[in-house]
Amino acid sequence: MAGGPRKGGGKGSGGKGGGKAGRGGAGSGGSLGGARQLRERVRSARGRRPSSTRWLERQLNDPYVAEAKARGYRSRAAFKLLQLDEKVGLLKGARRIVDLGAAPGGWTQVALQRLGPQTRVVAVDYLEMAPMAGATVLQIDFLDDDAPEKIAAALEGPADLVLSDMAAPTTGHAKTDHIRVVALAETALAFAVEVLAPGGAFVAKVFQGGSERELLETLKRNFETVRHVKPPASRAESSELYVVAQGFRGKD
Ligand SMILES: C[S@@+](CC[C@H](N)C(=O)[O-])C[C@H]1O[C@@H](n2cnc3c(N)ncnc32)[C@H](O)[C@@H]1O
Repeated sequence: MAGGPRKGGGKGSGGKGGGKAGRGGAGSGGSLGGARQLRERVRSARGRRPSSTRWLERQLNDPYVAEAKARGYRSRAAFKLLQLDEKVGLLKGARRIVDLGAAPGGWTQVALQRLGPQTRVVAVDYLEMAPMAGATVLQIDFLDDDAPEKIAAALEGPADLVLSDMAAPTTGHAKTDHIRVVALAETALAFAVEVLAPGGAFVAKVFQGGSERELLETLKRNFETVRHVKPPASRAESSELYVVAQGFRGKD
């Protein structure tokens, strides 16, 4: 299966803490290889909050976490970009890419792996991100007034692709979280419209079931195609999905 680990194949190691997963196939997403099949139970420990126990259990049982580790990806999020690319063809031919909300770097890794060193990736995050050969890492808050200028300077030309996987820490209040993620996507779009080359593409994380009317209207005005995609690596229980806009019509 392309686009990420396949549930249901191979034997789990059964070891604690994510034993070594086998390598997947040579395809872009690959197969599960040795990711675990036996469900790990995590006992609650003194001092560990129930939410942390649930997180740990989910990590241990997540085939994408195991496969990301096996392939040397910095995050399971890498599979989301691989799957988005497989579904709609985002990366091919892109020479300049902006990766907003890039840390720890899974998407940047995928882009550089796919496209090679002739592609310039500007990776932006307010969190520290370990350096990566071929990427320009900017540790800045994208919402700072001078962020667009700094990113454009690092790009040294029009972008072919602006990616935003930015998400503020969730509050647990769905409506507030939705508003915040849409605000980030809107700011990313305003930036994309300034830096994209005609024909370029834009991807941003949003949450299902909220008011993104304005965002969608702006996207439809500026791009030939706009669609929502939920890659299989995006957790089913999460309302996360991605808005993908292709065929930038160019600045007015
Ligand atoms: C889901 S993670 C991104 C994972 C990444 N795509 C990967 O493949 O490893 C979301 C990131 O958005 C970043 N972020 C959120 N708001 C931001 C902002 N205003 N400026 C810069 N980064 C931001 C967070 O720090 C976080 O690292």
